Amino acid sequence: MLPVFYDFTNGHGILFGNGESWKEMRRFALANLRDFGMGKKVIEDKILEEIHYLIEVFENHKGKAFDTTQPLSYAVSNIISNIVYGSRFEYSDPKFKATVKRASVNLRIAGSVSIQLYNMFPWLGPWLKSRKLLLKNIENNKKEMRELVRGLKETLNPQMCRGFVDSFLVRKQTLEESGNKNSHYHDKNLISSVGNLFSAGTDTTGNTLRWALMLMAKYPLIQDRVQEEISSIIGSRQPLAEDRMNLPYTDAVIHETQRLASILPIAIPHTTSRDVTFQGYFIKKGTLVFPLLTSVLQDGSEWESPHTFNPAHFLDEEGRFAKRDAFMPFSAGRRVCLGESLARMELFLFFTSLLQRFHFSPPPGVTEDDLDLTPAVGFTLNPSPHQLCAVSRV
Ligand code: HEM
Repeated sequence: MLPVFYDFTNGHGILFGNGESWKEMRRFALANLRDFGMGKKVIEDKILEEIHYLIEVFENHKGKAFDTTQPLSYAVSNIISNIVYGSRFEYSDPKFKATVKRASVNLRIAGSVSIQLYNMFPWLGPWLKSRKLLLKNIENNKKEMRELVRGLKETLNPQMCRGFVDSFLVRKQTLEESGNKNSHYHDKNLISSVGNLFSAGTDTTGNTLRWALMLMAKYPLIQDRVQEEISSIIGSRQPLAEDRMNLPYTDAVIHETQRLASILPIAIPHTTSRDVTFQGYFIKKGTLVFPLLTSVLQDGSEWESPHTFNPAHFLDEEGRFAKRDAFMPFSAGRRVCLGESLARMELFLFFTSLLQRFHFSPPPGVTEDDLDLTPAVGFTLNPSPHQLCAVSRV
């Protein structure tokens, strides 16, 4: 299936690319993410390093209520930054802050009613202010990316690739030197792929973590159980990826957060690239297909209490972690999320480290019941604006 891409993406890169270009970019990005340690120790160390910066920000609030959105976005954006550029940014860096902000505003606009209408009636384009802002933000973020890529080009050492961009530039150079001037390794695909990795990997992971912390504040008994498990199995040392198998309750809570939050309810719309017959239904080439992930993640015939936060969905009778086939927040098939193993590692390490260190509660004067689980509408379903208190446990 081809992804449906809106005119503001230009159809390049991994996320919204298609055909041979997408295939090559996806293969290359996956190989690189693996080379740079996706799901392995290298990236685990980068995540652990980032957790220290994040904890410092949370501690600076000294238990007073604050919005977790920004620090979580900066932390997860820095993980992508390490993979893509080979370095992280300071949370106070004004260019970094502006880039993260523009990306998050764009995801909100991309899911807005006016852009949905525009996708159906493109002639509305010139009259839509939100589309203008979207395009302006994309252009400004591309400008930032081009500047960073230029810096990496100037200091490129083919023997020592720092990240995805270096590998891409080396491949481009090698192909050009061998006389291949028409490869998929051109600047447009580089910038689109870098942008795709940031937009696909930041808001998704950051907002899942926001949901998780909010759910802990809303359900303090569940939070207590997570913290008891972390205390008894890990104690005060840094949680590691290998601890997951010994923390079935914590793992179940993370899975249940993803199931209930269902942050990409319609995944990414695709169109069929040829006529297909699927489960007896004939689907014509070019038909728009929405893989409705929520219909599976909250299917009444699959889940005991589909609309309730119930970590027991992922536990067997002995309290061991139980996999469920209907758990597919990363979608499935050829276009399955490219960053799944990275995201799973990030969610586990950030969540356990934060829960080990802090107790999360609603701000004074706000009850647990007041914490509203109605999502804010956007390209991803995020928690509605809220604040939490992170009270140090050490
Ligand atoms: C909780 C975190 C995440 C969730 C729930 C999530 C979910 C998804 C979903 C549902 C899709 C669409 C699949 C489809 O088209 O059917 C997708 C695609 C994608 N994701 Fe993720 N994702 C997450 C994190 C990440 C991260 C950290 C990265 C960064 C490496 C990433 C990179 C991508 C890319 C590049 C695609 C497009 C793949 C393609 O079309 O070939 N995602 N993701």
